[in-house]
Amino acid sequence: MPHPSDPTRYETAQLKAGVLMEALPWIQRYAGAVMVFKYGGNAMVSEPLREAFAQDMVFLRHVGVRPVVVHGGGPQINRMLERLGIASEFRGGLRVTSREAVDAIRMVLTGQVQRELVSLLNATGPYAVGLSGEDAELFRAVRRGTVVDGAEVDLGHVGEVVGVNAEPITQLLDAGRIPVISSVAPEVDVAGRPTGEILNVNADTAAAAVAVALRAEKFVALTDVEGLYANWPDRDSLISSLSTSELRAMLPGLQAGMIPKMEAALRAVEGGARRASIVDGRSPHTCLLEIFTDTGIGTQLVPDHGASS
Ligand SMILES: Nc1ncnc2c1ncn2[C@@H]1O[C@H](COP(=O)(O)OP(=O)(O)O)[C@@H](O)[C@H]1O
Ligand SMILES: CC(=O)N[C@@H](CCC(=O)OP(=O)(O)O)C(=O)O
Repeated sequence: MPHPSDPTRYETAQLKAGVLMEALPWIQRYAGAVMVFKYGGNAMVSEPLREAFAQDMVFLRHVGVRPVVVHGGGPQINRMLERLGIASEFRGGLRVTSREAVDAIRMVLTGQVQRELVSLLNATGPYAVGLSGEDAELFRAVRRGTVVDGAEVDLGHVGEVVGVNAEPITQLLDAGRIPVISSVAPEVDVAGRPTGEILNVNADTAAAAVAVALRAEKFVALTDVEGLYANWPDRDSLISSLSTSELRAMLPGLQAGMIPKMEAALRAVEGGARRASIVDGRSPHTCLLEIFTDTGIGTQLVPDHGASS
């Protein structure tokens, strides 16, 4: 410990101690809590950032939190589809997906993005186990379309998760592992029987379904903006906290990728997760700052009742 006669080093050391002490009540509060992290492809922009995310998950696991990662990979999918010459477009923030595209998407998400995340998480110990919605009947999905400018749009092989088998996830958590889940899902018919088709599920939507099934303490979505802006792209309009009814009123005015993201956050909180947060994945360790500081970071969504707890 530096001596008080060396003011700069002493102040720096005191600052560090302050940060650790600020974390203590949150560490106590979140002991044993399940938190679901949606790691978006746009937040995976560099190797050091991906490493920092993996370190955050391992840190959380070691202070008693039970993290679950659901990942995306939109930009990585774009690159692969382009290489394969498969056309793709987004409507209402969701990819119009052909059967041919599903094969490529499955390969990129579970064969590439998930593998890299698992190996980063396992750099310092045997923590991560990768799963997709196809493993152990983790997800059941039905086809969904969307509405753009009042008109119904057919999205092809795009799914909405209608059932989550939470057991394999909780078994992994009980064993001290960090589940890493890719957002592809088997399709089921109206009777709940598998049709044999695989559907492409937006990763925010899949993560929300997992957060609801696990009744997560937190649903945290990492993306490539600081949070939700009231008047996008006006950078002065960042919202630090809003309630579910305030968000519901904003939903019709949202654009592009923010539509499924904020719909997912709403679904998570209304479905039983205590909180949802949108944080900037372009800066390292935002997950730790969001969870272990008094002010948090990014945009927090709270239920209409209990906003102060
Ligand atoms: N109101 C808004 N606030 C913040 N971002 C917005 C808003 N409306 C649209 N966006 C866009 O949504 C993007 C995030 O969605 P998306 O690209 O799907 O992220 P991810 O790949 O992380 O899921 C931002 O980069 C931004 O361009
Ligand atoms: C239906 C749909 O849009 N699926 C997404 C799945 C990946 C994803 O959501 O990735 P990000 O989180 O990086 O955006 C897609 O095909 O891009």
